Amino acid sequence: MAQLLDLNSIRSVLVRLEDTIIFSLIERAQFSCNARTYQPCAFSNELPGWQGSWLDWILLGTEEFQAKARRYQSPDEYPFSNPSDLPDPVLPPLEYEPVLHEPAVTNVNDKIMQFYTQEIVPSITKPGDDLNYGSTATRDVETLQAVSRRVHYGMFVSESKYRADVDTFNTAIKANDVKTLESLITKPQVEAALLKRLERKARHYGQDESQGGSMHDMKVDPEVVVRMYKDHVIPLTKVVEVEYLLKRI
Ligand SMILES: C=C(O[C@@H]1C=C(C(=O)O)C=C[C@H]1O)C(=O)O
Repeated sequence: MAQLLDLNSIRSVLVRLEDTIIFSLIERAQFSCNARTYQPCAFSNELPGWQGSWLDWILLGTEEFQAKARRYQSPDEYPFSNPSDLPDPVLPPLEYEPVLHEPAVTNVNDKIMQFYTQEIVPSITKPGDDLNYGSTATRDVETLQAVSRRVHYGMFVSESKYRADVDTFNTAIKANDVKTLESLITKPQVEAALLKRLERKARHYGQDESQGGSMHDMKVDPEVVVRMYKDHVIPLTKVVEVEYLLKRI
């Protein structure tokens, strides 16, 4: 249990997810913006009666299948689709001691979907429509699920910090003192080091050393990746940490 909630071990998962997220953004950037993918009812001919977007439909199908494989019984996985629309697993539940305080668990995937489709996709893709709706949505699902894991891992960070200083956190929680909770969970040095590392990784990935330069279509703008974390991923992770703490006792 100690290993499970060791803050350094938890942070190493966040570092590893940086690579997953950068590479999934590079894959998505291979296709045009394909804005139709995100527009409700834009595929009403192909999907009669479906009120959501093409992406919503692909997400539901993907998550239905993954739910059968027990994905959403894992405390680090949260669906974008309505959980009541997902089937029960075909596998028996895994017996393990719960790590998170279940009543404090929160799902912010609606906010992730919003910033990803409205800001990130337009900033990493060529404008226009290349008709590659299947590939586009498949890459979107991969990216959204990686970002979701990253943001919701904030609950493990929060639980680890809580257990390390129960009295201090309980005082702030009982007073509903959000400002103090935000200050207690915020580690500016960790954030600064992360953004520097992220810029370095995004600048390096997609490089082809043998050709002496970068393969431009293999890259995403490092500034976009840094800004995504600075403006969305980190702030939303901290929202998850604080929301979790407010319901921890
Ligand atoms: C995730 C943590 O909590 C906060 C959020 C961070 C992030 O989202 O990258 C980094 C540091 C903290 O401000 C942590 O302490 O590692």
